[in-house]
Amino acid sequence: MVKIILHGCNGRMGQMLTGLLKEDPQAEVAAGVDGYTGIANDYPVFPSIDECNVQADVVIDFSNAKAADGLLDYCVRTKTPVVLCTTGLSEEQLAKVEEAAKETAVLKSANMSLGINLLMKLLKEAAPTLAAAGFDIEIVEKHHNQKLDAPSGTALALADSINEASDGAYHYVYDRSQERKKRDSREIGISAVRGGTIVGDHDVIFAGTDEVITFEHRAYSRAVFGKGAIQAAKFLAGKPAGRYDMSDVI
Ligand SMILES: NC(=O)C1=CN([C@@H]2O[C@H](COP(=O)(O)OP(=O)(O)OC[C@H]3O[C@@H](n4cnc5c(N)ncnc54)[C@H](OP(=O)(O)O)[C@@H]3O)[C@@H](O)[C@H]2O)C=CC1
Ligand SMILES: O=C(O)C1=N[C@H](C(=O)O)C[C@H](O)C1
Repeated sequence: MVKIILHGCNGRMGQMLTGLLKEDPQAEVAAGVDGYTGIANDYPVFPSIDECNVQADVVIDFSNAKAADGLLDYCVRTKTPVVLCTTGLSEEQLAKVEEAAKETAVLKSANMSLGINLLMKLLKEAAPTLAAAGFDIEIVEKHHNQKLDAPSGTALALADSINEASDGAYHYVYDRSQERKKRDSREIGISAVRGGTIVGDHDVIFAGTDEVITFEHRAYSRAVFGKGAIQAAKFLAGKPAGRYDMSDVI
């Protein structure tokens, strides 16, 4: 039985995982951590990771970027593997993730769904051919009105996949409101829409002369992220220190 600490257990994703893990015969929640205590869970909940005195095989984190430093310190100190799903980390925090991975197993992924992780592979194959044929690349993401970070971590990861396959040729443009010039061919435009309860939509648009190819991904339920995170946690439990991602799992 894989024992899991849910970091951010009372949020939207934390509660999705709580439900999924109740039905899972191979994994269980050993403890939760969340500042919000208004939910009665059937596991102990601590207000911060430093106050958590329960040992586990792995932490799954869907919380807040502000919580990342404390969580990484805890995982390094206790040598607990961690599945990091929170988005919006700063450059300094991303560097800290790399440092932490020297001491414990860290799997970081902006999107735990099978569809987005497969799309990243497809983009690596398609983008160089389409770019050579002069197609412009734009990414549009849409999320619910409670989301804190923009653009989404997934939109950035999709852009990074294209860029990696193109020897880093692209730069990212998030706002054209001040521009008085045409787009250049080496930019990836990234636009964010926020509204209602949209779970997570991502469109990668390749716009060429007289033809457009759009890769679309629609998440209709947070279950797709939750299932991926549990699969990742089972994979990561007991793994040596190092940096892992969803391509190691799927
Ligand atoms: N990788 C992926 O596949 C996915 C990633 N995400 C990312 O996961 C994160 C959480 O998303 P979501 O569940 O929708 O957000 P929510 O705001 O619904 O939940 C986050 C929870 O974390 C709690 N929290 C805040 N600070 C801490 C802390 N220091 N320690 C422990 N818990 C804390 C919040 O409590 P309080 O309300 O009191 O602040 C809240 O209950 C976001 O960054 C989101 O982008 C989301 C979906 C999929
Ligand atoms: O905040 C969310 O909800 C989501 N965040 C992730 C992101 O920023 O990419 C993944 C998913 O799209 C949902």
